[in-house]
Amino acid sequence: MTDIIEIKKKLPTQIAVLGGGSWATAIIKILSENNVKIKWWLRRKTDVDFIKKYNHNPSYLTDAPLNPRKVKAYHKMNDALNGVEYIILAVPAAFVPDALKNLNRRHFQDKRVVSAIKGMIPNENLLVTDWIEKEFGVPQTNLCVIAGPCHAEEVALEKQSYLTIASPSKACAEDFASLLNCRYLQAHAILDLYGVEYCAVIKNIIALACGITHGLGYGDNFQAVMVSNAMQEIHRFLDAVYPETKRDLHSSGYLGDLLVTAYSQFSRNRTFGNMIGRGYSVKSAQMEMNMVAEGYYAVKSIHQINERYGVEMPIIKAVYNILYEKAAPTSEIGILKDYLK
Ligand SMILES: NC(=O)C1=CN([C@@H]2O[C@H](COP(=O)(O)OP(=O)(O)OC[C@H]3O[C@@H](n4cnc5c(N)ncnc54)[C@H](O)[C@@H]3O)[C@@H](O)[C@H]2O)C=CC1
Ligand SMILES: O=C(CO)COP(=O)(O)O
Repeated sequence: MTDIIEIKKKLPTQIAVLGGGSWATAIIKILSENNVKIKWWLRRKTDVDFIKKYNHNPSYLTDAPLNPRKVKAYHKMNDALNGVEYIILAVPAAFVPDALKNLNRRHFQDKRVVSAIKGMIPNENLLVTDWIEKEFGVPQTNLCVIAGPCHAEEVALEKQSYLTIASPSKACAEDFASLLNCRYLQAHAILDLYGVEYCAVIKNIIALACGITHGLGYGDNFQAVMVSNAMQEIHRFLDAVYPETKRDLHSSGYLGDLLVTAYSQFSRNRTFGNMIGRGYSVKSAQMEMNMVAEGYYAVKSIHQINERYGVEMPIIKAVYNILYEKAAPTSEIGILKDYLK
């Protein structure tokens, strides 16, 4: 079993949250209700002005009220980063390099960086924490990720939820997890940063596959077999790329994360896949959604990384072929149908 760290402390602190989507909004709701002061950076000035006036996000989780004494919105990232102890990244991975292009090492010095992102930096094919370490020199001991099965929409409704905070530093994971625990949410800390992060990236691709098969008319029986096979696929990939003997893939930070995305009505990736299965082009599916399906970008990165490792990943291959090689969903899933057991 991966070491689970007991959470004891609760620290008053000031945190910057970068990103204006659903997950940023949900995280801000939790932290601000726990008395943490939030400096919130959003890309659009109109959104910043709206939040200052009406104290809720105009575009995502619009019903979640935000306490203006705890949450201040900023349009200039520099201002949002001033004097904070933690920086939480909640911009979809594909847009991270552009969003952070004006920052330098000084902005990250002596700060802990928490990635709430479940995606990979395209082209460089790096996990977000790897990229932050490379670009800004943040030591691994100051890095952690928020993982686990948790949709922003259910946090907004205060439905009982769980999160996994992963960092190679016990103190970093434990301190940040302690800031999240509340009436409707439990966070626990583990040490397997890269394992959790890779799993979170790959499960989005699997959810896309679930959506595609649903859109094609396959039923729950097929999906259950595909998700079981997907877990084996994730296992093989992690063993090849980042082996760790203590990892427990059955725990909620891994299997739970896959299940919620594969089955939930709220899943962006499943919704996107469903449109592809029903015959939408990638462009039209993206235009239809006001949200970002990370799996679309991630499948290219994972496919390219796996060219080095040669792990057997038929589900990833099928999704890659459909989204990037213009392969017909019916024939790709047909090939998969004969493989699965
Ligand atoms: N929504 C959720 O329940 C959860 C989301 N996450 C992760 O959180 C990260 C952020 O996703 P969500 O908050 O769900 O986003 P979302 O799908 O709710 O909203 C899309 C976000 O992308 C931003 N965006 C769109 N086009 C952009 C561009 N060209 N440049 C910069 N930003 C752009 C929008 O401003 C908005 O913040 C993702 O990595 C996602 O996987 C992780 C766990 C749960
Ligand atoms: O990672 C997530 C929930 O854990 C969000 O991604 P989806 O919206 O595709 O499920």
